[in-house]
Amino acid sequence: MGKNLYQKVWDEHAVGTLADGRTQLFIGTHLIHEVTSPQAFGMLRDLGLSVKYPHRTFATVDHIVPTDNQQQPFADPLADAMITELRKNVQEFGIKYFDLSSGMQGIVHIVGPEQGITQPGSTIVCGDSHTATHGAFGAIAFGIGTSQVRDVLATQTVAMEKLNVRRINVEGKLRPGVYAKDVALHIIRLLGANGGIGYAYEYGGSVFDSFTMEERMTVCNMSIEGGARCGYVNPDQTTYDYLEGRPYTPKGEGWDAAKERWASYASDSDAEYEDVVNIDAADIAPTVTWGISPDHGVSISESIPDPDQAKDEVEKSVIEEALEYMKLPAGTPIKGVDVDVAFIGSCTNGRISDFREVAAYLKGHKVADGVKAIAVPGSQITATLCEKEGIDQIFTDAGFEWRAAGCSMCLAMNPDKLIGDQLCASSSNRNFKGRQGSPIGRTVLMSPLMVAAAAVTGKIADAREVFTVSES
Ligand SMILES: CC(C)[C@H](C(=O)O)[C@@H](O)C(=O)O
Ligand code: SF4
Repeated sequence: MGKNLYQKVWDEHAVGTLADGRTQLFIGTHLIHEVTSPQAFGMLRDLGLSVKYPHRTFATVDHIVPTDNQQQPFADPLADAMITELRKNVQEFGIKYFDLSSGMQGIVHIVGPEQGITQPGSTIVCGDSHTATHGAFGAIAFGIGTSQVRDVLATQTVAMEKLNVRRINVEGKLRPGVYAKDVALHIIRLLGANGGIGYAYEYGGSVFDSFTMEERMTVCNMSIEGGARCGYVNPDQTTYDYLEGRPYTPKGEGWDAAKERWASYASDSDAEYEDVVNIDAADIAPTVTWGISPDHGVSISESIPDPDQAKDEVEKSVIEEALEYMKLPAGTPIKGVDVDVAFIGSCTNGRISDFREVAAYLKGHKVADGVKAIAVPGSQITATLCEKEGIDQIFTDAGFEWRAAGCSMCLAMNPDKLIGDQLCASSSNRNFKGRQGSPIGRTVLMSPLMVAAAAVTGKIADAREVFTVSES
């Protein structure tokens, strides 16, 4: 019987069994950011310990950076203290840091792949739940808590329980106007926000085979929204083509050897899975959320659920609570709901391909009166590429604010926040209550092109109708 990638990578990195039965897993790459690392470094110091393998740790700053005025000191003294603390820690422990002045700063899950730090067959952790993004490269990548960040800094290992693996096949061809984000939202709607608990998701099938790395990252990114601790795609030629020539990937003879080794991690054709789910690509529509959990999704042509049509009392109260918060009328079409803010960015959809795709359609359109639209590249490299290609100009001509790289309004740990009960069409990954900075702010998740359609019409709209979306 063959093994799947998760089993292979796990077996190779398991270095011990702890008294409580958990596995001590060796961590190939540790990514850190300013939010979850300061206390970990503090604990390390308190224990008189040092960083075991500083060259396996990489830092960037993303959550708290303002995306307009980045002059220090930042207006928010807490944010300023956090970036100062990160700088102090990386300096003291000799850790590579992509600072604001590096030209390579950005959201940690965008920086790792861009630099070629994210590689197949490795174990990657970060004190951040969206670490699953890196699984797109065929790595076991998962988020950890601050005390585990301390453990990894001190020992380069973490205590873990082995997950089951669910293979999710998406077969066929996506319809025009249907994007990786829709695939992610569709999977989560189908399996539930808790459906993946205890699982690693292995994504495959013809849709993933033909996806770019950036599309694979979008889906892997949202594994956690489906309850899965990690998600991955097996490495293939697309993976190697993306990684070739990046700063941290092997060069020359080392490159060929690396490719051969990476390929060996891909799941065997006779690998077994604890569960298999098959999805027909043709069933996936442009999807948007209507509620306060990422599995509250409907296709753009559907209506907001009606609690009176719920299948049981539990579902009824879930719908009632969500609609009360979202201030949306039950049973009416989601299309046409008024939008106040449009946000394109985040580690889900803040990559170069996202901005290129939107720019291709946005030209000649204008953001609707009364809508605040912001475009936030996920990294400085993304921003520079967009600026070279004139993409920033297309966005600003349309009436978007073009910002500097960071997490921005995805989580609003920076000045980019919703005000009051503003409703935001957002390309990010979470629509929890208060997620975007206002305790009563409302988030509707969708693909970047759908956000652009919402921006130009001032309503939740079908991008295929707003723009002429053709077969890609
Ligand atoms: C701040 C950080 C710990 C958090 C996470 O773990 O994901 C954030 O990135 C988020 O998206 O909610
Ligand atoms: S962009 Fe959003 S989801 Fe991604 S790391 Fe930042 S806050 Fe978390």
